[in-house]
Amino acid sequence: MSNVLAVRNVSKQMGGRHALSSVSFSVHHGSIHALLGANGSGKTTMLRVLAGLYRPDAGEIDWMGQCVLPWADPAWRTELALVDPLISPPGRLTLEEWGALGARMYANWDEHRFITLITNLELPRKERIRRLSLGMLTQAKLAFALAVRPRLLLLDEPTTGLDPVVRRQMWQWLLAEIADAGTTAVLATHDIDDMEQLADSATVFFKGRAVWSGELEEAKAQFAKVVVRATGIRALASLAPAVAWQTSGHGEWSAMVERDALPALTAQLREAGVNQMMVQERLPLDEWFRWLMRREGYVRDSDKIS
Ligand SMILES: Nc1ncnc2c1ncn2[C@@H]1O[C@H](COP(=O)(O)OP(=O)(O)OP(=O)(O)O)[C@@H](O)[C@H]1O
Repeated sequence: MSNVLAVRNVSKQMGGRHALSSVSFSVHHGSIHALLGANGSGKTTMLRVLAGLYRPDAGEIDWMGQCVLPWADPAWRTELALVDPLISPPGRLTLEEWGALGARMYANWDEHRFITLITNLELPRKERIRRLSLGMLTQAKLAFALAVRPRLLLLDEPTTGLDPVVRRQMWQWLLAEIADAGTTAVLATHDIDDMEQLADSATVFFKGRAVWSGELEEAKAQFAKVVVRATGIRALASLAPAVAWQTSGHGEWSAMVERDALPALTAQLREAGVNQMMVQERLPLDEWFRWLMRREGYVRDSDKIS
């Protein structure tokens, strides 16, 4: 698969802080790329830079091998759609009027599609946008984004506030769009389950840095987990090449280790007299993400990590 989008060393200060610090990642054509990370780690800023709303302080963005300057290129902006929870159309407009605006702004605007989607969602076409519920507004924004027929779809927590039925329907529409039109999507999300089902690849942000980027299949194999029943594990923890130890509180300890360091860890455990251990070589993505954050030093007291 070829890369269609390449972000190279993009930095952006927001309010005197490094919201993005030399971020690089690339996205395959027609794939869904997830942006993951703790609150305030830079995901929204990255999407807004890609959408041309923010001008980065440094770095480059390539689209199909050509360097683009999204903040300075109105033509680029008509090729993409951004769904951002904090950016909404004027509340005085009706959905129909907003659609008419879309037709003027976007070269590939698909009016039939917009009307079909909002009809299927049972959204009131003649109601002013300010009278829609939060979930209805989110649905309308997604319908609008799909009617743009974008080449690049940028989604910031796009299903927040949607009921489970509509949420599933939205994902089906988005997947169909991506499959039919070859659209590429970049999706910021905290929902690892959604991401596991939808995304092909991901970039993980921490304090404005991209601390991991790659295919999700690689992510699952990045760490291994070793579970042991043992005492004196605190002494072991300082010797073994584990990223961290964690206890369930019932005498069972688990260590997360980078896949390459697994043989060294199991050897050390055997030397220390621990002969019974369970090794899990592929981790579910939620565990992978938690361990990755732990490696970066993002821990909360409730994690109960030694
Ligand atoms: N308009 C702004 N003015 C000042 N600082 C900002 C502004 N927008 C974002 N920031 C800062 O930039 C950093 C990155 O914020 P951003 O919204 O990109 O994070 P995020 O990963 O999307 O977070 P969340 O998961 O909570 O939505 C944070 O430290 C935030 O406080």
